[in-house]
Order: sequence, then structure tokens, then C-alpha cells
Amino acid sequence: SATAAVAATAAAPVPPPPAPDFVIVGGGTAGCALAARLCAGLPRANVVLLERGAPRNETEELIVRAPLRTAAAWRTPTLTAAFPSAPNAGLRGRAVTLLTGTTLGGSSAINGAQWSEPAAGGGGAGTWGVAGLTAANAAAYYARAARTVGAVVPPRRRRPAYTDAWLDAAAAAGLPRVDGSPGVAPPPDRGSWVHPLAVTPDGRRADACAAYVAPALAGACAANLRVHQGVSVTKLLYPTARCGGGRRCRRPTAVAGIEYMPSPGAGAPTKAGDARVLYARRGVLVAAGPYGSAPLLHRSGIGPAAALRSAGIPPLVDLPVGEGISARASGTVIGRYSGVPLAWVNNATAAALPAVLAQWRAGRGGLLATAPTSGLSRWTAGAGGYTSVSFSALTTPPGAPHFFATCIPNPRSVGRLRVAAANTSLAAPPVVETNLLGDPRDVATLGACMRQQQAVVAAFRPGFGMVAVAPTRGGTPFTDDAVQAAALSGLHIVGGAAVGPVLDARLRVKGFRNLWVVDASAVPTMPRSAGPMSSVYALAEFAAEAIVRQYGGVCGGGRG
Ligand SMILES: Cc1cc2nc3c(=O)[nH]c(=O)nc-3n(C[C@H](O)[C@H](O)[C@H](O)COP(=O)(O)OP(=O)(O)OC[C@H]3O[C@@H](n4cnc5c(N)ncnc54)[C@H](O)[C@@H]3O)c2cc1C
Repeated sequence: SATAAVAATAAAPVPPPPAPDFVIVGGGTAGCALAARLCAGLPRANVVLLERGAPRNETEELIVRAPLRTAAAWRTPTLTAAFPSAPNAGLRGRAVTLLTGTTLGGSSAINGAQWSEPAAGGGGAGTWGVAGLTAANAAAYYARAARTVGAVVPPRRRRPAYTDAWLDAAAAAGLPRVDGSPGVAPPPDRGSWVHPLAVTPDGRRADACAAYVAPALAGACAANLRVHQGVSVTKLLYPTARCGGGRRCRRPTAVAGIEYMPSPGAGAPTKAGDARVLYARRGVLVAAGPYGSAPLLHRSGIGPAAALRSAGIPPLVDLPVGEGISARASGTVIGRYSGVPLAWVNNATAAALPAVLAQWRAGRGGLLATAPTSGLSRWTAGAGGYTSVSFSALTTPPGAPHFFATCIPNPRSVGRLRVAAANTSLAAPPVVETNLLGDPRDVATLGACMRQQQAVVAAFRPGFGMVAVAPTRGGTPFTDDAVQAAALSGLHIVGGAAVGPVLDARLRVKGFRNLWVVDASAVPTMPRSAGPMSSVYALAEFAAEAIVRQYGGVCGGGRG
């Protein structure tokens, strides 16, 4: 089966040459999509996908695939990395916790699974300056990805309790109910809807591994795709030594391959002698995500020269890698309800019942198949943005009858990911200056959303017994100070190796003929959708098609 094919992929070292044609660094959202499309489109090419996360055990697999267990994934260190940002001046100097997926499927394996595409003019894939990817044709790549992951609005029986009560309250507060189905016209500027999810009809998360890599390994790519888990890529390798021996470093124009080692944390500590080399005959695609790709370029000498030098890394190519990241802040309005029973998705006891587990394992859905979030609202004050709502235990202990409305505005603030020292351990997280709410207009935008959500809380029908409990009780208004005190990371981040400053119009690192970056880092500004996942998939679909077209003659195939 497809799952067995993935389970059989080894945590073992990559076999010796012949070198693969393409090496993909990072088996996340983009990496899995790229791998599946390249191996199918170029049947005579060998593709190797390297993922730092180790193969999942049965418990981890349940946490990834059962939508209700999403918050458990965030607390599982083998599935996610959680680390502090640098202090944010806009949050009065507070750091926030950042989170990312570290397992095959990447962040798509642990995220909210909400499928949201930018409306026309919303900074989607057609606006990034990628040659051949236009506002007119981008919709086709979003649609291809939506079909592959099977993004659909969950049927009524799979929606969290009280979703309709929330939609009624939102409409009463000025956010009318609209249709958010994929392929339907994008939701108008103001509205609320039940969101499409990357969840299969039998209630399993369709992450990038399940949707792309597993079927590829079980079918078209059984012979030419290898997936190696539990290995971390440490740096890029260049064709010949261009530095040292008193010679000046010459700027390389190609990469030869990568160096990798067993991921830290899994067993014995990683030693320098564990490093291995993998050459790539055609090229390397970096898809290590918003916290992985820029640091890999930095460690390989590609980045701001002065910053690299002061971090002890000899600069080879002076490019603004890590600059210009765009990260979302969030602010949550919390209500407590007393007039109706505890929402059943918030019932931790029921979720752990053997019968509930057996029902989900048998593919009959049930409680575990229900995603914790109810839906999304879109609004326009300031730079506009989205609100994700839930009646569940994403942020508080289970069992509390709470309602959460989390505002995720479109950010104007710009941050950067700083160069880490050359000897920084692989396990050390990058230094991320998220600069949340650094632009004062972002404070105003977030405040406008949170006040609007207070109005939604107040608009629940009286029998619901809903009252706001945070950031202020009841209808007490709150100030911008309170917004800055309450804001956290919205968990969405793009940029750092963006098309324009770092990548050419074909998604290659400027000046390199065979080094691509294809993931959230390549995206120049935050797409105006409720999350970047659909845009990351659309970019990977486009990039794979372009590479298949380029190499079809030499590697066989050529079908996209
Ligand atoms: C908690 C959370 C919730 C979210 N919810 C939503 C949502 O509901 N909807 C939405 O649209 N967006 C959501 N997002 C954002 C979305 O998931 C990301 O934008 C998207 O998945 C990023 O894809 P990527 O391919 O760039 O990176 P990732 O999917 O993160 O993949 C990067 C991969 O590279 C691997 N890697 C990193 N470094 C190395 C290395 N040196 N060697 C080998 N492997 C490496 C990582 O382990 C990882 O698997 C959420 C994000 C988070 C964190």
C-alpha cells in the first residue's frame, strides 16, 4: 500500500553513487510535491528526497493523520520544532514561540489543514515575478494542488459542534455567511464560511506525504524516487575547491551536491565524522522551509557577505538571504459559553475512548476525523486579514467550554532571519527577527479585527450563554496596548530567499544554473489568504512542471 511504501523508506545512509539526477533538501510541503512531480514527469531521472525527521512510529502517525490530534502534534518534539523568536519591539520586547513541522510532509503534516487561496490581487503565486507564472495561469496550479490533496469543505457530520451558531453570530455582527469551497468564486471581502480542509473523506489528514509522495512511491515512481528520513543536510557542495591555499574565493556558478548527516537528537550526538556526501547530476532543489532554507544557504556561504564574515562563514556569494521575511502576528478573543453542553470536539475523554480510536482506524471517521477549527472569516479593516475560529482545545486544557476567534491579519511589518555562527549546532534553531507588529499600522489592523470579534462573541443567541473572557471580560473595550500585550505568532512566515532579491525569475539562486529554492522562503510577501499552504503547493506544482519541461529531453518523459 502507499503507506507501507513510505514506511519502508529508510532512516539509513544514502547508498553510494551513481549520483541521483536531482536532490531535494527537505521533505515538507513543497519538497514532497516537487519529488512526486519530478519523478513521475522524468521517469529516467533518479530523484532523492532528504528529510531530517525520522520515520514515524504508530503513535506519531495517529497524531499526524487524525485531524482532532492537531494540537498534540505541536507538543510532540519528534514531529515539530518549537523555538523562541528574537524579541519583538512591537510586542514591547517580547519573544514569541515559533513552530514548524519536522517530519515527512513538513508543516502540512502538523498544521491547521485549512485550505485558503488568495483572491485575485491578493498577492498569490501569479504576482511573484516568476517567469511563466502569471495572474492568468496561476489558478491552474492552485487547482491542481487542491485536487491532489483533495481539499473539500467537511460534510456537516464532520464539523465541530456549534459551527452554525457561530456562523449566525458572525452574520449578526456584519460578517455574512458565504461559500468558501475551492473552485467557487473566492469569498467576498467580508464574510464567514466553513473552510475547506486538506482532509480525506474518511477523515485523514492529506498532508504532502500522503497526497504526493506515498502514491508516487507506490506507483509511477517506485523505481526512481528514494526518500531518506532522519538525515539533515548541513551544506551545499560546489564543483571544485575555489578557496583556500591563499587563493581568492571565486564565485561558484553551480552546485555539485550536498553534505548531510544523521539528524541530531535521534540517538547518539552527531559528530563531524558522520558527514556524508551526495552528488547531484542535474541539480539541487532546496525546500527546507522558512526556517531551514535560508540557514542552509548561509552555512554554504550564500548570504549577506558582512554578516557571514562576522559569523565566521567565508562568504562566496553576497546576496540578501534571510532579509525581508514576512511573518504573521495573531490575537485571540476568547469567549466562554454556559448555556449549551461542552462542545464534543473539546471532550478529551471521548477522544481517547478505544471505540473512538477503532472507528477512526477502520476508516469510519468519528470524533478523531473532525478538525478542531470550525471555519474562517475574512475582513477588510486596515490591511485586512482572516480569523480562524474553534470551539476546541487548541490553546487551553481540554474540557473548558471556550470559543476562540484568532485574528491573523495581513502583515506590513518586515523582519529578517539572521546568520547563525558557522559552528552553530545543527539542532540549534535559527535567529528569527519576526518583527511582529513592528509597523504601527499592524497594531491598528489587529486591534480592529479583535474588536470585531468581540462583537461576534456578543452576537451569539442569548441561550448560548457566551461571554467574552479575554483579552477583556464582557464588552469592555481594549486598547492598542492590550493588543500588543496579547499578540502571539500567527505561525505563518514567508520570505528569506525570495524571488527578486535572492532568486532569479526561474526560482534559481541568482548566478547559479542548478540551485533552486522552492518553498515558503521563495515567496516575497505574505499571500492574502488565511494561510500560505495553498500558495506553497501552487509554487511547487509550477516549478516541477518547468523543470520537467527543461530536462524532459535528457531525463526522459517531459510530461508535467
Ligand atoms: C502550526 C502551523 C499551522 C499552520 N496552519 C496552516 C493552515 O491551516 N493553512 C495554511 O494555509 N497554512 C498553515 N500554516 C502554514 C503552512 O503550513 C506553511 O506555510 C507551509 O506548510 C510551508 O511549507 P514549506 O514547504 O515551505 O516548509 P515545510 O512544510 O515546513 O517543510 C520544510 C521541511 O524541510 C525539513 N528540513 C528543514 N531543514 C532541513 C535540513 N537541513 N535537512 C533536511 N530536511 C530539512 C523539515 O523537517 C520540513 O519537513 C501553518 C503553519 C504552522 C507551523
